[in-house]
Amino acid sequence: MAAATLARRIGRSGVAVMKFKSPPVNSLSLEFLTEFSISLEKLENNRACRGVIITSALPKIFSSGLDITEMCGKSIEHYTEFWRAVQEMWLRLYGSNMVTVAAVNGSSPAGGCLIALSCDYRIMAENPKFSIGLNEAQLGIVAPFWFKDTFVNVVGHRIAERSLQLGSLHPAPEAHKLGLVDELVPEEKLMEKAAAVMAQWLALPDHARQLTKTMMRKAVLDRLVAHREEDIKNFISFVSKESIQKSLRMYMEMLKKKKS
Ligand SMILES: CCCCCC/C=C\CC(=O)SCCNC(=O)CCNC(=O)[C@H](O)C(C)(C)COP(=O)(O)OP(=O)(O)OC[C@H]1O[C@@H](n2cnc3c(N)ncnc32)[C@H](O)[C@@H]1OP(=O)(O)O
Repeated sequence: MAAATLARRIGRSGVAVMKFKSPPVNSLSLEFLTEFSISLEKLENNRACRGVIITSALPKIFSSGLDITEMCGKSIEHYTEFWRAVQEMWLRLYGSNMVTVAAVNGSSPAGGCLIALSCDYRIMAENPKFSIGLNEAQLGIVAPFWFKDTFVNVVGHRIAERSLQLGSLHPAPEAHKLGLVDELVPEEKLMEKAAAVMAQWLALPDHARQLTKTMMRKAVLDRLVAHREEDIKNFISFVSKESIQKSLRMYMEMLKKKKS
């Protein structure tokens, strides 16, 4: 497996850098999600690690979101395993005790945006060609309640409602204006800035910061934990509909046509 890779070992600073490297576009396949969750779990259990910076090793793309091929023409068992892996990844990342900083160095639609939103702080390269957002509605699908909750917790209800209904992908400057990302910096300064932000957050005592983070996020995390099986059933029932399968196939065809 070579999907989510821990590119740099944890130094004396206690900070790990995780670089997504699953060409061509870091789509979140079952394999990718599983590896990402395992990497997070290992870091979480490593007392030497207090923070993680998440970025991409690929040019122009942070993550293209859930791997659409995992949701097309597969068995119920596969959909169950896939959706559980999506949930697991989010529960680990959003519920992490570590300081998590997303260094968004490329476009980040849908599931890719969820990863960034689940971090404590988002810094994006100031390239207007890079966009970020929960664009599910554009694919004819609906972001689950916990994607929505995560989004609302970052940008507030009104901005989230409009952006979700329209399935908007916001160019970096607009994403910054909306509060979807916290800062824009020139791409070559991204990692330097992420390290500086990390140092600022790590200057606080871990226990106070962690308890505060838990206080802010617990209700949203508990909601998925309490409804996890129901959420899987909803996903299966939704993704199994012929109309949804048709929408996903058409979207994949559109992506391929765009190239030619
Ligand atoms: C059904 C119930 C729903 C439950 C809720 C689901 C919640 C979240 C859903 C998602 O996350 S769905 C994924 C949404 N993602 C997108 O809409 C992004 C789609 N991709 C793009 O816009 C572009 O690919 C890009 C990321 C901007 C990159 O553009 P670029 O021009 O650099 O590359 P492409 O030529 O478009 O793509 C290369 C290659 O990758 C394939 N691909 C792209 N994205 C995905 C993906 N998300 N899943 C699977 N495959 C993807 C694309 O088709 C190309 O394939 P080939 O033509 O080379 O075979």
